[in-house]
Amino acid sequence: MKAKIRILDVYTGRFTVVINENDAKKVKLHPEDLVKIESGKKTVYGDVVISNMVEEGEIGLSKDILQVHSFSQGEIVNIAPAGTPESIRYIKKKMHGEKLRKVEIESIIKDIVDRKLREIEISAFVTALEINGLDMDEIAALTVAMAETGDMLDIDRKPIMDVHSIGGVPGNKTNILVVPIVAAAGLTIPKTSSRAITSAAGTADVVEVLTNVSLSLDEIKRIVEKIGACLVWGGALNLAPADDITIKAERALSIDPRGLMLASIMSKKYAMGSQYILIDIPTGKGVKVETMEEARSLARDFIELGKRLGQYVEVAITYGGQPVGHTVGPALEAKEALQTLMTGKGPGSLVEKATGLAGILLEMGGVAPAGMGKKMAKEILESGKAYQKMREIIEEQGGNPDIKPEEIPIGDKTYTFTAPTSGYVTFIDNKAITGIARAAGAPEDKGAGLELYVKVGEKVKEGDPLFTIYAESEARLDQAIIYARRTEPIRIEGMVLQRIGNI
Ligand SMILES: O=P(O)(O)OC[C@H]1O[C@H](OP(=O)(O)O)[C@H](O)[C@@H]1O
Ligand SMILES: Nc1ccnc(=O)[nH]1
Repeated sequence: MKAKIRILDVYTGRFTVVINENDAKKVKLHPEDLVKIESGKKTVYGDVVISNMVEEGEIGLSKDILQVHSFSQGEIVNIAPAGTPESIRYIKKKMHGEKLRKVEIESIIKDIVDRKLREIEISAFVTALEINGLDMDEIAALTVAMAETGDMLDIDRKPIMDVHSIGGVPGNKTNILVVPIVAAAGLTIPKTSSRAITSAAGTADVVEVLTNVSLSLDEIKRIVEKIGACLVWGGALNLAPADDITIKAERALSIDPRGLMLASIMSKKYAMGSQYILIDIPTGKGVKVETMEEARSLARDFIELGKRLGQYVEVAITYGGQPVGHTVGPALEAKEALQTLMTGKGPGSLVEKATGLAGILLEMGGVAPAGMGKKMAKEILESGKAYQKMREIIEEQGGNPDIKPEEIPIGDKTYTFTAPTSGYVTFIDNKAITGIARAAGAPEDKGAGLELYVKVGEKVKEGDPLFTIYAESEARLDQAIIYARRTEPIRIEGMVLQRIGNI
């Protein structure tokens, strides 16, 4: 059926196509069906919404489509039911625990990128991967398919370094320090980050408080060739486009299937042309990887996957048993990262992890002798060179390089929890900390989150402040307080753990 395009002033997070009720009956289309829009040689797929807000002979397009495809107001196109994508059969194969062939994985990824799969099918695919996993052949095929369905960046300034955390630990603002330290040493590090998947703030969410993270590949190339670094959101680019789509499903379920995580990370590194990659695997109770054995196995898979892609990978297994630094939530973490860069000093966990990872990269990049990288990284941080490089990154990406930590707005609705008894902090529950910050509104509300005043091993007296929750609304603050009361985010114990009497 021919139809005239009407661009709707609405974003739905999907490629939404609004069809008039009578037209829908004519072409046998129903709500949530997949519809095919043909314009010349271009074919675009969308999800059907039926409404008489559009006239017969008209179709309404959400602006999401215009972010990827160019359609003009009043353009005449052909619409028809798209039918069931072939890849659904392959998703069901994985649901039944079968191995997928390379061409089947390519079909799934292409249909995801072409928006032929709806959220329900994508969630089914992600869930199937969580339950039945992928072997190395499947992971390699998935990684290449994810990268090659998007754009690739060609940076002349070599060698190209990269760093990426598998995430999972609250407050992991580490790479916001690592990138400027490594770039200040003269190396090239075009860092892409995702938004939060299981945490309360992804690195892209945090950096967005300081500067623009949604840039084009051409802008990124210009910036990286000029200053040697960037800190951008992978989802804003047509860089492994299936990644941000599947991450939305992961975020909703707060899962990160092992095979998909490997492919998600390495597809972006492959697309950026990164040659020397350091992977951070936070390990400990309450994060994605809880044992050293699991961490070593995952490390081997990252290194093997890198070999198959022609990339040199090293892995740092890092302490993930409690939050990194003292803050959780986009604005609070940005404040802490900027403060640490400006002064060269900050929370021990943050400085130690950042200089440790940066030190490895300096050695991988050949600018620090073996074993001297961390010392060199500390010098770069303490000298202010890392802060100067961060100013360049902020300015080149469109932010204000003079931004001060105290100028960063944080939630003005606060509540502080205090120690119910004297003793020692024996455990901080990562999942509870993340849950509280998310209940407070993070990462969508940039100013939401929490600030920790204690870490494991510290002595507290009854009534001492333990943490403060920040929110941008009373309603969100109340939710976070309730969540905090239902969980035990910070455990305090004396030396007498339990008295056993004549029971
Ligand atoms: O913690 P969760 O949300 O599961 O994982 C997502 C985070 O981990 C990675 O961190 P980085 O960009 O390497 O610093 C991603 O980019 C993202 O910021
Ligand atoms: N699954 C992922 C975890 C961390 N970072 C990513 O980019 N993707």
